[in-house]
Amino acid sequence: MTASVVLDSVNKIYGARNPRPIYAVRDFSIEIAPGEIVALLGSSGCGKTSTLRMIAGFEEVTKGEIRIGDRRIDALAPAQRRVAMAFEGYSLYPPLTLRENIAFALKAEKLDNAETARRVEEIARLLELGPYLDRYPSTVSAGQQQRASLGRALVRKAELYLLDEPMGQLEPQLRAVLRGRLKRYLREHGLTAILVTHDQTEANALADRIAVMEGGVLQQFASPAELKRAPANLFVGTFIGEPPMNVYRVKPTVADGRLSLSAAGAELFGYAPGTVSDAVLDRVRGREEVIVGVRPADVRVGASGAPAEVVSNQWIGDQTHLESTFPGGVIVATIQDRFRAKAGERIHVDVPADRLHVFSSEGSALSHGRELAAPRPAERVAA
Ligand SMILES: Nc1ncnc2c1ncn2[C@@H]1O[C@H](COP(=O)(O)OP(=O)(O)OP(=O)(O)O)[C@@H](O)[C@H]1O
Repeated sequence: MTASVVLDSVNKIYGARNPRPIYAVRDFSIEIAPGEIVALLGSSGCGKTSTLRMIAGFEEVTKGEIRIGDRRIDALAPAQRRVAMAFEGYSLYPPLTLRENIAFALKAEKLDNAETARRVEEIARLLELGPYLDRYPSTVSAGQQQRASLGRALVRKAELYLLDEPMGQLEPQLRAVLRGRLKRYLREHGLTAILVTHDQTEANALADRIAVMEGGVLQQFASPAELKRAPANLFVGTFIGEPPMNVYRVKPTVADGRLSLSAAGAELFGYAPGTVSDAVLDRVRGREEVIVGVRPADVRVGASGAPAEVVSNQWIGDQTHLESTFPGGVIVATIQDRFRAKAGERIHVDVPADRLHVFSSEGSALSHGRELAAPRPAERVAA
């Protein structure tokens, strides 16, 4: 029932023979394990829908290979691929009720009426569609149509489920509930699924691994936690996480084991000898410039660190969003408690060494968080 999926150097060029072809997907390669839930995440136009449509068979693969289990599928007709897809644009049959639309997807399985009815009811319960099953698509809301489209995909038996922005039209509360149920359903049935979304909350909540895309190119394929802990490059670092990572171009100076990160002659962050590992000092030593990334939750506001001035301070019900200026420019901090400081007030900001992300001046990752901190004495001995 479940299958692995391989995309091997998949490319999509629209209008390859036109004077200005559009390179939508470039050498995209991933391997998905049976039963794994993967999200394709990226901003509008990054190529995620083209990728999904190539897997479904609605777009031709310009170059590359797609395999489900041990079958190569990229040259097969959509119906032969054993793939079920829920469309962002719903594509329900207008003359059929939602119940008939969902049941229609089961036609090929040649089930008896009772089993068809049972499967439709099960999916309708999962997606809270019960009360609308006997209505026509034109008489229900966009969110209800979207859920019916999702139901039509999930009710089928397939080797792979493709979900294109499956919850885009739902209100936040229902979205959160259905996300949980959808994940449980996919898990319980051991289904392999690829989901397209531009919403990182959705990707984080549903996916085992996320493929972050930009400009048709895969930037990183990793678990939600790994994307946060060790972004492969500056794009992933700033794209993942809310509010976004603070970013500064700095000059690193290493003197007597002390690391100083400065901009325009002023020190933004300084680390005493022994607080940064030798490996990291070696990686930054001698570079004219590196880029440091600091997540807002990792900024410490207190008595030590760089001098800063509060620009705005907002309590958003469960945390404080504090925006300040300091020698690096603007720094945004999130603080779990209520932090009382008015605009114009002077504070200090600091970032522990084990929270800093360092990228080369071209944006590739040099080191992250924990590896920045020096090993503790016991670990040194063990090493
Ligand atoms: N049928 C098409 N013909 C020509 N260009 C296309 C076609 N479909 C998509 N494109 C282009 O290919 C690129 C990738 O589009 P795609 O729809 O795959 O991105 P996306 O990440 O899914 O965006 P969105 O979230 O807005 O749907 C874009 O530049 C888009 O304009």
